[in-house]
Amino acid sequence: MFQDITTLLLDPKAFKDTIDLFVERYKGKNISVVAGVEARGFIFGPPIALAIGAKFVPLRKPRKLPGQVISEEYILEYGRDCLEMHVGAVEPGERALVVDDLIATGGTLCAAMNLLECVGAEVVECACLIELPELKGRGRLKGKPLYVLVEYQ
Ligand SMILES: O=P(O)(O)OC[C@H]1O[C@H](OP(=O)(O)OP(=O)(O)O)[C@H](O)[C@@H]1O
Ligand SMILES: Nc1ncnc2[nH]cnc12
Repeated sequence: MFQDITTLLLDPKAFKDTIDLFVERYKGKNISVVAGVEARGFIFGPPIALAIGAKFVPLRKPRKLPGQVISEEYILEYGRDCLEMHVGAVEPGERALVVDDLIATGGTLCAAMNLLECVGAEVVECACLIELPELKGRGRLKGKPLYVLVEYQ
């Protein structure tokens, strides 16, 4: 069952309420980086970053970023993929929030956290709209907290 967030985007009030829930949780927490996972983390990450006064750092699929990158491979339900982050986008010691639309097996968020930790950032939390708890992805997040709005059973 594909969990599709595009219908939420058609409803401006629901979309704004969704962003506001994250903003309420993260404002004032001294977060300087919101890292969004391609592709759907690019929809929710930037408005959260703007509202809490953080920079937005895109974590992209391979060969999309023009500058020097670090890369992290991960396993999907079917196959492998890789995320990349620009070198220099995040400084050691920065406090980071990772944003995506959904956690399934947790492989994607784990790779995102590895990129941030590789450059010395502190991952404060991961935030998603939807969790598929049956896939136990939460357990792959290296003990870091995960905040979700909806658990899909
Ligand atoms: O927890 P996981 O098992 O790693 O799966 C979650 C990831 O899967 C989806 O992206 P997808 O890989 O389909 O990429 P896309 O958004 O670019 O289509 C979703 O947006 C998450 O990023
Ligand atoms: N069931 C699902 N729905 C949407 N995106 C996904 N990514 C991994 N599993 C997914």
